[in-house]
Amino acid sequence: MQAHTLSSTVGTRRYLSCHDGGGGGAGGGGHKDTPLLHILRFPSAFLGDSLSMASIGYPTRRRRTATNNTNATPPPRPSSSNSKSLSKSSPVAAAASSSTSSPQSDDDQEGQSKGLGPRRLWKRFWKVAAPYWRSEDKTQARLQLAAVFALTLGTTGISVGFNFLGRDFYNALANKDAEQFTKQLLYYLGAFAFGIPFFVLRDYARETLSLRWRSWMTKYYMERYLKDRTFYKIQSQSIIDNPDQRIVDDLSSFTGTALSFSLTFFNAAVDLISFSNILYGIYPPLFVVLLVYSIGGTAISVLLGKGLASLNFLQEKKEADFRYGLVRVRENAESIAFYGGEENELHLLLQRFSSAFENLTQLLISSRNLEFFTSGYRYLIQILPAAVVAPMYFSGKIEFGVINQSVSAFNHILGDFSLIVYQFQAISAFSAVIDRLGEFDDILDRSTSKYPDDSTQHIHLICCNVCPGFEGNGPVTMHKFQKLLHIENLTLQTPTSKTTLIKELSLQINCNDSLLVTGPSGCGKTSFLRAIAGLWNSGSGTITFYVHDVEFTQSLISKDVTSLEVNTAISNLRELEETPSQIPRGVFFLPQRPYMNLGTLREQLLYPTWVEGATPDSSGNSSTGMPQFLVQTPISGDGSKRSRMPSTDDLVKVLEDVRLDYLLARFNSLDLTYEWSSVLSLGEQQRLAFARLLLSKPKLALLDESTSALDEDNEGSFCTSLLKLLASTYVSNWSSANPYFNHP
Ligand SMILES: Nc1ncnc2c1ncn2[C@@H]1O[C@H](COP(=O)(O)OP(=O)(O)OP(=O)(O)O)[C@@H](O)[C@H]1O
Repeated sequence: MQAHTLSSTVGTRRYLSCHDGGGGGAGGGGHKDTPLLHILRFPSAFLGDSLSMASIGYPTRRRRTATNNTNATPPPRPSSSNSKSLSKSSPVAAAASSSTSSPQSDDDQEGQSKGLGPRRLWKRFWKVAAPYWRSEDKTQARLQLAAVFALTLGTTGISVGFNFLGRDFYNALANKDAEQFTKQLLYYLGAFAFGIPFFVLRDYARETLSLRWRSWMTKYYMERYLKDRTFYKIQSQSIIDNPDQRIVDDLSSFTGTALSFSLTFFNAAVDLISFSNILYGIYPPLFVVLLVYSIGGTAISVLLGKGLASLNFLQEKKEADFRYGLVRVRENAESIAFYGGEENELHLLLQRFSSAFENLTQLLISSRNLEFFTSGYRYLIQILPAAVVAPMYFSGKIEFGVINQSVSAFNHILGDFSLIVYQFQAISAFSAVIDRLGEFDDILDRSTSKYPDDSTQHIHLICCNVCPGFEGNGPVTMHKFQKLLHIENLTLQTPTSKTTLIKELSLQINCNDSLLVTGPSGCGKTSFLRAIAGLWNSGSGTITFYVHDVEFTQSLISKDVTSLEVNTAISNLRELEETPSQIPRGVFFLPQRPYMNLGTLREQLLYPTWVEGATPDSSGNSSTGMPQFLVQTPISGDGSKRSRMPSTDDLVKVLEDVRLDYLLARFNSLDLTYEWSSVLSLGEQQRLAFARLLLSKPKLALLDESTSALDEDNEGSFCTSLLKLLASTYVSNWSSANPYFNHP
């Protein structure tokens, strides 16, 4: 396919009719070579007299459809078979297909969950648990853990003490020795007063450590989730289900359960050593009975409860799906109300709830069957030790108190040996949590790889920190030559179905250029911007930004310099960053759907260039006792280089510029929080988004039909103000039906 050049000049009206023909050609089959997507370059204003246009390719699938003389259809959503074939090449997709994702069937997930053997489970547990104990908080964490273990040891010692006190207490009771009884009673009460605080403090220390661990992990996971646009990849490719639930619920139960299990196992080991001595000393055959009983019990409970882990895994997912359904109703309340879609929503929600209900019913049945066994197992031990040692008591070999002591020791040791029986439900629920978090962790790790589809074919995105284009030694005016964006041989494909949207496009955008991309719905206009933003990289070619060092460029623009001077000045700054993980500085994207964050009007305006009130407290430890690691650090790492935050006056001025000053009167302040996407009209939200652009003063702005909800007056005024106010460069997408272009 040839590289297209920006050449043919057409008037607006002519351009539209040509374009209409192109749209028809896609479906009609008669205009195979009619471009579907057009790029228009125009010098200083959106409505210039002459426009230059170039085609940038044909969606391959559409062309094939046209040949078949059927209606063009958009590429289908990735089916499960698609994801399977992808898994061979894409680590992220491989992680997805080897595990769970929203579109995957529950059977797939069940199979995957059942296949997780103890070794893999342990590996996943270790991978998820270990980072905190090696983190910057490790000293504090290890000290607290040591304290928890020390307190646990203390409580075991106290339990052994209680065991002996109990023996003497019941001996005094059986011997009807009132004086000894009173003495033992006082000892007992004293031991309670001394011992109980150990138990309470152990639990408190464990909970505090668990909270600290959870806080660290929450930040660790959120940072990775929001880094390198992982959240976007996960969502747009449906890689796993409910990442939010994994961050909120799974992390909380992981840290809490991991700590309590470690302590339970530690406690069991210490208990076992302490009480085995006692029990063996009383009557060795009792010890053998205990061993047979506990090993047999464990084997039977593993057999009865083997399906619980996968049922728990599915339950977590189904509950999260149901909750997500409710959140969507809340978020889209107005659209649903307009459609009158309550019936459908209720049907969908009930479907999700029924699915959770059915799985929970299965879970309850499995638990009930297990419970039949564990209850019997638990009640039998109340009489078993007494039945074994009773003949010794009757023959006078042991005192009555020893029966009580052996029952207590037996209970302790059996509890230690029977951890799996007693904790089977908790262990299976915990293994589901480990599985879900491990899977999430793998995906977060893999998504940091620059080209997750592992192919040599990908679009190179380069951020260049210099202003190239100076030739010769004569005086030059910098801005005339400033190249901002250079696209070379860009071929773009959709990430999953690999449909080609653009073929071998080359173009260059200089300072003060403006570029308009038009085409029918679904032909790839937004995808073109996605490629420029680095969100999609399937295909080939190179996209280079030259706008990174805005301040440096500005300082040179202000004076006439020779290219030699410039080149000398910039030689030290020359720096290429391949595949930047963030939108390069000086570049501003306005997406098709305006996004209002959860904050005040001020925060809406400052978004995303500045973060209101996010200046880290240098000491780290705030008055609320928040640990140092919870203080926000910029993910992009360039927070310190942001330009001065606009003052309130600047914000008021920009609200006037976008004709939203009446919002101040309506809401009385810039600092009140509302659900902005509900209280502002779509056009108002688009104007607010425009205000962000004006405040941020980018060198290059990329707009994706971002004024589609505005009236013509506002739309025209904004386009002009963009050029006047900022003297910037724009790339914009418009659907061919945009009424703005119907005007002569
Ligand atoms: N995540 C995705 N995976 C696969 N294909 C996708 C994905 N997102 C969009 N597509 C497909 O890519 C094609 C181009 O989509 P794009 O959003 O770029 O269209 P557009 O020209 O901007 O349309 P519109 O004018 O309606 O906004 C469409 O056929 C769309 O269905």
